Amino acid sequence: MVQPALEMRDITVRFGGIVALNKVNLTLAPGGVHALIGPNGAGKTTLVSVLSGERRPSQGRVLLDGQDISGLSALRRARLGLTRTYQLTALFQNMSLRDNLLLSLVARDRPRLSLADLARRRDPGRHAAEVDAFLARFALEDKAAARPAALSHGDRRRLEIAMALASGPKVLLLDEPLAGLSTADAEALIRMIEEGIKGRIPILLIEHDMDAVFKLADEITVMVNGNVLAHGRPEAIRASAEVQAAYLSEEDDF
Ligand SMILES: Nc1ncnc2c1ncn2[C@@H]1O[C@H](COP(=O)(O)OP(=O)(O)OP(=O)(O)O)[C@@H](O)[C@H]1O
Repeated sequence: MVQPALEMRDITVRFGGIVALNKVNLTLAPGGVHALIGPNGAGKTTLVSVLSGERRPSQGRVLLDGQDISGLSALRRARLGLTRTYQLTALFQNMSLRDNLLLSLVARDRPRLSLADLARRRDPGRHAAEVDAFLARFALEDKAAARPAALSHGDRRRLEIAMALASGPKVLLLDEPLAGLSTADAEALIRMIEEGIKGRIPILLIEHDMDAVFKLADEITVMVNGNVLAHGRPEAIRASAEVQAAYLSEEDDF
């Protein structure tokens, strides 16, 4: 069997009397897109926080490339390449897009440096071609000299994902990447994920936009009230009477 890129085994999280995650198992195949869906309160955000290391589970283990990372901090996990996009919204507001991207590339090459050291050590010449390629791939070429504050919502989201990718992740956790985007921006981002990331870097996708989920996912896990209700290929999930009954009736656009 191929070793999973990321694995959670028997994860349980309790908040007082609430069981937010109940012995949840989830596996991310190398290069695949695994979508996690479920109604409000299902436990999706809690699950992502457990993976990223921001929340300690009451029970269970997390493995990255077969290595048990359950005891590691969020920072250590990020350095190992477990990348949650919103962490990278720590964009440098006084730097251009080009310099922000450059920092991600330096961080990839020197994962142990502090942010201040990264900023000092950036060498525009060395990574120029790579920065240009990222700018082009995410349709940000004409904004290269702009500061993050000048960007539209869609541009900003694409920059965050470009920076996550530039940092050389082993696994990407995309937590509602399409939230708040216009239809055109969402379609553009779906295309970029499909063409630029899918198949190369494993993605855990949490997303309410079901069109995007069915377009991008290789496998889907459906959660309800902290439990995994179903897991399988998109066609099987769409056809499942159990999923229809428990979840789909709540989501008009499924
Ligand atoms: N810090 C907390 N303290 C107490 N209960 C919490 C906390 N965080 C989450 N919960 C509870 O845990 C359960 C799972 O919440 P979670 O936010 O993970 O769900 P979700 O699937 O991400 O929902 P949404 O789609 O609304 O973001 C819910 O019952 C929620 O009320």
